[in-house]
Amino acid sequence: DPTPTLYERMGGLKGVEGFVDVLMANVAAETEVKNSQMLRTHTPLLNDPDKPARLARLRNNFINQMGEATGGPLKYTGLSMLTAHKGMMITETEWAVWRQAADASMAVNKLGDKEKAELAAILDEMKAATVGH
Ligand code: HEM
Repeated sequence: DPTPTLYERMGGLKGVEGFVDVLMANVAAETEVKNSQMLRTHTPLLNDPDKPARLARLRNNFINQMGEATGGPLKYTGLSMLTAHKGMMITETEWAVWRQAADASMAVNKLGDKEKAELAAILDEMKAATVGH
């Protein structure tokens, strides 16, 4: 039998949606705390009068991106990671806090150790295009 894809082992679309939704909730919660590390990068989004539409677009893009990267049938049609984060000058600290939010989502969604490691590797591969531009 071929090894099931990470997408399948995460529980398919529902699994990817669960990961993305908890991660986005964690990021939203972080931006509400005192001395938030991620508030700086997220202020333009949070202040947009059309924030609901913008959040919906981000969620949709993020689900498609993760659904494709984990070997599922989804297709990402959003911006490249470099273009999406250009001008934000995301710092190492902001990256680390975002990654903690991702790890926390993997735990809440009860991913296995192997699945956690594979998903973490997918995210970490995108770091160079995301941080410091
Ligand atoms: C591997 C890590 C990351 C992934 C996979 C990721 C994914 C994405 C995606 C798919 C988009 C939307 C692109 C589009 O509209 O076409 C986006 C936008 C964005 N990302 Fe990231 N991101 C990552 C890391 C970060 C980090 C570390 C921060 C800040 C701490 C951040 C902040 C943002 C912001 C503020 C936007 C813009 C949302 C908007 O303009 O509506 N991202 N990201």
